[in-house]
Amino acid sequence: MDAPALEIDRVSHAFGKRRALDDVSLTVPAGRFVALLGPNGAGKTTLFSLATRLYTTREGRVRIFGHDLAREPSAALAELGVVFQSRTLDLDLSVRQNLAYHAALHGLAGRPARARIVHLLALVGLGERADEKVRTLSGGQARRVEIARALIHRPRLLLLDEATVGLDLESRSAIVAIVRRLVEEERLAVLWATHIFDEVRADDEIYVLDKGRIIAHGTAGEVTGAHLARPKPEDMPSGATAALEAAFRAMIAARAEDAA
Ligand SMILES: Nc1ncnc2c1ncn2[C@@H]1O[C@H](COP(=O)(O)OP(=O)(O)OP(=O)(O)O)[C@@H](O)[C@H]1O
Repeated sequence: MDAPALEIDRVSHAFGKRRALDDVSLTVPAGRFVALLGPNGAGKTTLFSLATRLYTTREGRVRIFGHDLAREPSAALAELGVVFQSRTLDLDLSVRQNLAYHAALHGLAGRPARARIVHLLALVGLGERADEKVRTLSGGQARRVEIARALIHRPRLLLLDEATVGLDLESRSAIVAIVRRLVEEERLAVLWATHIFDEVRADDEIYVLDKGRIIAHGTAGEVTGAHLARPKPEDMPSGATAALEAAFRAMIAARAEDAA
C-alpha cells in the first residue's frame, strides 16, 4: 500500500506569542482529494508554509509519501506541487516562458520540457494561449497556468491554498473541475484549502480548521449531519452547500461560546 501523500502529524506553530497552529494532524491519502475548510485566519496558509518548508517545523512532523520533510527534504519536495494564494507568475513573460523557466529550475529542459508544457497546457485548457503574455489572461486563466506550472515536475501531491479566491463563479467551477479530473484520471493527491462551501461535495473528506485547531473531520456529509442534529426550522438549509455552511457556523459559534 502507498504511504499517504501527506501526513501532518501533531504540528504546532507560533508567531511570537500568537499560536497559529495547535497540535494539528491530518492525512491526505495517495490519489485522493481532501478539503481543508477554514475561515480567514484559521491557519491554512501557515500549514501550507510548513508543508512546503517555507517555515521550519519545530513541533510535530510533516511527511510526504513517507519522506520526512525535515530529514529528507529533497525527496519529500520532489513529490510536491503547490499553488499559493498570492499570484506568482511573471506577467511580462508568455505562458510558455513562465512554464519553461520553472521546468529549468527542476532540471527539465529541451524537448522533454517542451513536450511536458504542451501536455500540461492542454490539460488546463490553455494550449492556444501558450505564446501570449500572462498579462493578457483573465484571473482564472492565470490560476490554471499556475496549476500547470505546479505539476511540471510530475509531483504526486498538489497543495492549493484558496486557489479560487477572487474569481467569478464560472472560473471557479472550471478550476475545481480541472483539479478533480487530475485526481480521478492522474491519481493526483490534492489538499484543497478553501472557505467557500460550494467547492466541497458531500462525499469529500474534509478537515475543518478554526483558530489553529482541527475541530471536525469526516466526509462533508458526516460533518454536516453531526453539527446540524437539531437545526431550528428557520435555519433548515436548502441544499448540501447551505447545510455545510450552516454546520460550519454552528461549530464556530459553539467554540466561541465555550471560549467565553
Ligand atoms: N507572518 C506572520 N506573523 C505574525 N502572525 C501571522 C503571520 N502569518 C500569519 N499570522 C497569524 O496566524 C494566524 C493564521 O494565519 P493564516 O494566514 O495561516 O490563516 P489562513 O487560514 O490562511 O487565513 P487567510 O485565508 O486569511 O490567509 C492568524 O492569526 C494570522 O494573523
